[in-house]
Amino acid sequence: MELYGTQTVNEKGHLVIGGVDAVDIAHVYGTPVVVYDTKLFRKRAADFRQSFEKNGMKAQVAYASKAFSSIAIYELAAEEGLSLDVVSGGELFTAVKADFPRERIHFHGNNKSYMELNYAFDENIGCIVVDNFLELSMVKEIALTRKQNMNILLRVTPGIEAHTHEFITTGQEDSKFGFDLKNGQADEAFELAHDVPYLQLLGLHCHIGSQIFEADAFNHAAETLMEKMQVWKESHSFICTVLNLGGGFGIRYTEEDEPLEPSQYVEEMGKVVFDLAKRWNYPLPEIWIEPGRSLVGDAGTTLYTAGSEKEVPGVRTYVAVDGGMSDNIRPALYDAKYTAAIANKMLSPRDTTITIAGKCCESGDKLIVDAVVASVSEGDLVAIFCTGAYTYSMAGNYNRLPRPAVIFAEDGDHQLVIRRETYEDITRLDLSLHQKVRKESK
Ligand SMILES: Cc1ncc(COP(=O)(O)O)c(C=O)c1O
Ligand SMILES: N[C@@H](CCCC[NH3+])C(=O)O
Repeated sequence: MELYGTQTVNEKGHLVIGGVDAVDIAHVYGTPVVVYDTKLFRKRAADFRQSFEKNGMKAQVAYASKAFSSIAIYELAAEEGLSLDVVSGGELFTAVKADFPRERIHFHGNNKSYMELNYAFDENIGCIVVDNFLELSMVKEIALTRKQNMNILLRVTPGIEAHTHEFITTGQEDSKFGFDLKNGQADEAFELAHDVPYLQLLGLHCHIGSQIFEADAFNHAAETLMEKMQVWKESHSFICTVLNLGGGFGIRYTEEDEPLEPSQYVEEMGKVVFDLAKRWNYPLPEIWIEPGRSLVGDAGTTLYTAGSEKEVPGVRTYVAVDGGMSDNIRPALYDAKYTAAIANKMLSPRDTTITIAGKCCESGDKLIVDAVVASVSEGDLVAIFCTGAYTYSMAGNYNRLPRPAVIFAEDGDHQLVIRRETYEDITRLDLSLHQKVRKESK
């Protein structure tokens, strides 16, 4: 079976992450707990950055923090020289709490509110990625009223169908995101945006989807956007200085997944941009990318404790763990596949097939169907790998289950970065009918 990043197995037959025994982690923090191998995060960040540097290309690698947003991961991203993609006032607030360098924050979202946009101006962030006409008019008004400069990119949908799960493609024409590149919307947005006092239109953005394996899809996107940039150069002598090609670089959840190295995606798309710029005598734009999953996905492992077991004779054996769809909605939502191991029995033969179920009141709450693992008993530690992206950040309180704790492990040290939710936390917004509450003024 595949281990990820710094993971090893020690002489006790325990899984070790970041130099820390998973069994010790469970003793100290309880379960479920999400453990990040921060060295793997650092390595991925460096791989992305260096792939550009080595080819002499100016770039920004922005961590798409919807994959996992917390103060500590933002601090780590800043340390590793990354920029930051936020998609809401809440993520921006988290970035401010982490004191993330404002000039490296990029603000996304298909329905940013007036309040959120003002917040971005208050913090004087690096760039707003404008998604639609309403937002463009709001950004203009705010910039003019405040007499404050703001960099913007226009997000476009290039009409590219990436081969991934239907729910996580975003670059196709039938999408809620961005200005359509082919039906004139992008041109109209350009006319409205390229010559506005206080607004600096840096260039274009697209994001074609997530968990993509083929470099061709990114190359095609780069080419399509460069063509549009060339059209505006000819028609308006306008030069885009930034080309943002989004995220979406796939990772290996199971052996069926065959991603490329981050550097391969980046080098190929960089070459497309470089060659076209040369052919058209176009000043080489800075390339920005926004990896999320490929920075944190396989760096995260969730540890659960095995509980009840139910055999359905001739069909399957269910083993329930102390979390489930409340901390990882992806199997239920996307039919996402994961692999698992019994973290305290890593040297035992993997001779048992079980379905790992959660504890939520929902038949579909299965984390892995037919996982092949070592023989498992109540109290064993179940590790599910590659849970670093879109799990904690999509977690909820269904059945009022508390969200897990999150820790970072590196070089034998471990640190709590999000404490486990308590029942008090879960009820903190509830009001009793017997409480005297002042009515909100109209
Ligand atoms: C605009 C944008 N950028 C970046 C990402 C990050 O994608 P991924 O986590 O697949 O790299 C997303 C999510 O798919 C996105 O919507
Ligand atoms: N949340 C999705 C991907 C969507 C990414 C955001 N645009 C996932 O878990 O795979």
